[in-house]
Amino acid sequence: MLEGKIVKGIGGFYYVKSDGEIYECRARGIFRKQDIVPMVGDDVKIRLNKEDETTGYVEEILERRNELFRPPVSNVDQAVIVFALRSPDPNLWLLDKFLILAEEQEIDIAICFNKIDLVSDEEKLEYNRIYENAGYRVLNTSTETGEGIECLREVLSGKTTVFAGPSGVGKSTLLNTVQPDLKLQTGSVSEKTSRGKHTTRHVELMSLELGGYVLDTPGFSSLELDFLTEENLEVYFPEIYSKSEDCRFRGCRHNKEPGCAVKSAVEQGEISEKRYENYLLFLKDAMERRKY
Ligand SMILES: Nc1nc2c(ncn2[C@@H]2O[C@H](COP(=O)(O)OP(=O)(O)OP(=O)(O)O)[C@@H](O)[C@H]2O)c(=O)[nH]1
Ligand SMILES: [Zn+2]
Repeated sequence: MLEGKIVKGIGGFYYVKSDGEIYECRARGIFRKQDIVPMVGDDVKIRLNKEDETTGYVEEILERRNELFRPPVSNVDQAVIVFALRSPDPNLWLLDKFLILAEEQEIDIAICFNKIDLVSDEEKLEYNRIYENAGYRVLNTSTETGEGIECLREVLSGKTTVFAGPSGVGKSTLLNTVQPDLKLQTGSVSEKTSRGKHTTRHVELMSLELGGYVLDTPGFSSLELDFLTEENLEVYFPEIYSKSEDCRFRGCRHNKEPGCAVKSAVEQGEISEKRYENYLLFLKDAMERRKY
């Protein structure tokens, strides 16, 4: 039997990559009986058909390290969350939402600020400071100047990565720069949709020459935040969570309570005001949801 990885699944067929070759496989009926559905990202053992050795059967699914639901993919190592520093301007509330969704999946996270060629160094450092202080690894890239591309390669190398971020921030351009033969379509949203790019979106892992895989998907953007509650919200903000042990009250929401260590950290400039403002917005949402 061959060992490989499911890189794509369409209509009951699983495309398994093994040693650089792709095999079109069906799943053994036994999986259905056990209520197991093979998924993209699964490491599997396959048996090839004698009459056609480009096809086969998935015989065994190796134990999954994790499972993401949206996008549906297993054995993910990390999320790289891409935001542009200009064009479009970064919406930090949306970035914090992506971070919450990635934190929820319990995978490593790196933030990639792209299009740094369009802003001053001061502005770039300002954004870096906010997110480095929050405990995140930050990369700065430009596909125009090539800055940071080597760092991005290192981050992606050997890992299975969900490459997420809003439309137009340069995800496809970055991946094409990392590996030109991917030939992903780039350009404005309207250009792409008129060429039908988004009409048949399925989950597919792209293999990198440097080793590793990248998931071609807009990421977690469609996911709702309905798992957030007043109580658990702080866990999704690493810098707020680590300060919260010093709050006077257990169960402090870091909102109007006296003796709140988070609020004093914001006043001292230890926690970014922007992050704290967004925390309060998500807190308000969670409280609203509770009412219904
Ligand atoms: N100035 C500058 N422009 C960039 C950079 N990276 C990408 N762009 C441009 O930004 C536009 C959008 O890039 P895409 O790679 O298509 O963006 P995307 O994130 O893949 O967008 P979707 O596929 O819609 O999610 C293109 O016109 C790119 O040429 C950069 O580093 N600097
Ligand atoms: Zn507090």
